Amino acid sequence: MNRQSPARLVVSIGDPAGIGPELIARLWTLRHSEAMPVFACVGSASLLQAAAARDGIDLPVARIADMAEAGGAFGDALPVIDLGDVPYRPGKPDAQGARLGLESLTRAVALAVSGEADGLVTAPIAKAELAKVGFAHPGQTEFVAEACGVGPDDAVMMLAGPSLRVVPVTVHVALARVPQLLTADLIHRRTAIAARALTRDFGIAAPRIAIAGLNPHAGEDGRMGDEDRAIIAPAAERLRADGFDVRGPLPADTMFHAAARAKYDLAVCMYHDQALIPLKALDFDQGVNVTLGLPIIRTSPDHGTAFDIAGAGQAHVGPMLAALRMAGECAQRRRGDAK
Ligand SMILES: NC(=O)C1=CN([C@@H]2O[C@H](COP(=O)(O)OP(=O)(O)OC[C@H]3O[C@@H](n4cnc5c(N)ncnc54)[C@H](O)[C@@H]3O)[C@@H](O)[C@H]2O)C=CC1
Ligand SMILES: NCC(=O)COP(=O)(O)O
Repeated sequence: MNRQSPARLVVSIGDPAGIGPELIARLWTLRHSEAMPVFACVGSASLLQAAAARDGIDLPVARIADMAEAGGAFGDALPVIDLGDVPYRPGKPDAQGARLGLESLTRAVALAVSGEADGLVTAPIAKAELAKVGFAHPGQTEFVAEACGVGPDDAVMMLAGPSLRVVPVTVHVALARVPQLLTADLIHRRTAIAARALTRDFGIAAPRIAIAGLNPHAGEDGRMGDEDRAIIAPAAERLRADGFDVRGPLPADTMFHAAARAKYDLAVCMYHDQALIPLKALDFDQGVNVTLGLPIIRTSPDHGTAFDIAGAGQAHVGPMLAALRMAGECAQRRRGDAK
């Protein structure tokens, strides 16, 4: 591969009844006005065209056999690795669409793992719809990790926007299970992986990390729960001993205002909503979900399938554009390192 050429990314179509197809079409129309890497979509060419037409876009597609053809086609048409015709039914998820989403994800991941693509951007899937067609993973993160030969604890979800970066230590689990799942080892492991990835993929030489407590006021010396001092504090201490710039456990309610955010590069949070609520409140229109700790680059928008607005021309392209750009930048940084 020519290391000077722009990054070449593969995009999975997501759930075709969601906003993924219209956003992918819209992204391609922005290729000249917005700085973006070359990308190809794995999905249904006819469905992408139907979604685009609904959005007022006359979308030319170039059916390609492999990623090597993407760069040559991209200027004039959206390069598509075509998985066949599937009807476009916005807002109406069904098994046929879920199977297309799963096949697209599987093929796109394989292209990234083989190195034919420099990075992977996944459009949103609906976990419940995929589960109905046999998808056994909690989310795309774990699926991609397994395809890369990386254990689920070592693939770290980070949500990143212009105002904030957050890592949830526990992710898609019931809130009631969080205290049982939180261990000092898990917090240490995920924080260390995230810190190294911030250096490797984001160019932050010595990331400043804030670790949130679990309980109100970070437990207030055990009066409001013991996990903060019994589990989180020892993890933070070990991280500091390993040389990481770590503070915490901090009371979560006061660590997301502007002055507090200025003091760290990453907030490590104990559960999904502790991390994702501030991120989406601040940066919903530009938020990116990126998987750290993988041999490949993988990003996704922060939002989901948005079945309620699919096909209505209301979906903001910002998060998909940010996900594409971030994947391109991380891929370029890795290629630079590999020289
Ligand atoms: N990257 C991924 O694959 C993700 C997938 N999901 C999945 O998506 C499904 C739906 O999840 P929800 O909680 O309803 O979240 P959602 O993000 O799909 O929708 C929440 C609200 O935000 C709006 N919205 C979302 N994206 C938007 C955009 N680009 N522009 C304008 N408005 C937008 C929707 O219309 C809805 O009102 C679930 O099955 C979930 O598992 C959720 C988050 C990320
Ligand atoms: N809340 C983030 C989300 O649902 C994305 O999960 P994944 O499918 O990227 O693992």
